[in-house]
Amino acid sequence: MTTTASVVAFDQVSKAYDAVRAVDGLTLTLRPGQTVALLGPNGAGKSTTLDLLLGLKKPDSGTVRLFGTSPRDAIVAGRVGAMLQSGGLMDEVTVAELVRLACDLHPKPYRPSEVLSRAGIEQIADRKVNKLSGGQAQRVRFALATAGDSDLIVLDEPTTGMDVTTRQAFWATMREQADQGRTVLFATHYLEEADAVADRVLVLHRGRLLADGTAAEIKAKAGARRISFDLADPVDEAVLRDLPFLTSLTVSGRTVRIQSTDADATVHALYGLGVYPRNLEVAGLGLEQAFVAITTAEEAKSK
Ligand SMILES: Nc1ncnc2c1ncn2[C@@H]1O[C@H](COP(=O)(O)OP(=O)(O)OP(=O)(O)O)[C@@H](O)[C@H]1O
Repeated sequence: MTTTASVVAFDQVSKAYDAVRAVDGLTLTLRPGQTVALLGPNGAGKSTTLDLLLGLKKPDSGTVRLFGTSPRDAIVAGRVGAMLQSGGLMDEVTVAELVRLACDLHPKPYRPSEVLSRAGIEQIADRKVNKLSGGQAQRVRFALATAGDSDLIVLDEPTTGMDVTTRQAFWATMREQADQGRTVLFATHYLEEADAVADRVLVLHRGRLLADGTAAEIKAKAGARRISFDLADPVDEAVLRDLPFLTSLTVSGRTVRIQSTDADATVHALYGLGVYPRNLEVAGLGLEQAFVAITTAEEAKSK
């Protein structure tokens, strides 16, 4: 490969639907072996980004390269496996027949029995595809995405409809795929999943990349910590609202929850006011709160 192993390269890619800029000047490189989560609120442009990546949509401007070639050439060469949200499954065939077909079509196929077992769908192999539950259909889509030895696996909200156990098994399999050097890119609304699984997190907002880093870096970027405590005596909420470095405050009964960009200074000021917190806890933001902080700050800026 000429481009030191760039798996995906977006260069200034834009795509609009009439007035809506779904993807807006996106520049991005993915490397082998990375597990990458694509996060963003509804309408952020995640599915459009994946469609552009897979060559299902053409950019209005900019270029998309997979393994140094066009998406189409990379797909024809069997380098990409994809599981899309909308991916319809043929109705009147069995799971086994569908998996066999996917293996037949893949330039570097695995054995169908292997694919069925990896996706955990051997027990439903003889069932008609239109008789599956939502979670079972998701597993079948996953089997189709891993029917052959692809270098890049693209998943659009893969675990929607899966129960907890299935979800864990699914991610264990995905980790194995990444450990073998494959790149896994997935769009998700489950932030705890991204936190647990991804070694790189991309936050998309209105078609632009707002944050790109490890989950820990994204949390640090949000730059806030959570403080919670109980009040021994009632305190006027306005007094708390004036605490320094506060980014949010909720008071329910005697319990106070604060987000602050400098927790030490906020707690210090609290004592300074003569408020003695009980059950004081200071913690970092979870990825979910960091995501909300980053995207709402951006919303506020664009107003
Ligand atoms: N075919 C289309 N025609 C017109 N507008 C579209 C089309 N597809 C997407 N859009 C718009 O482009 C924007 C990005 O949509 P996209 O589906 O890529 O977002 P998303 O991040 O995947 O959203 P979600 O989390 O809701 O799945 C949205 O404003 C959407 O309404």
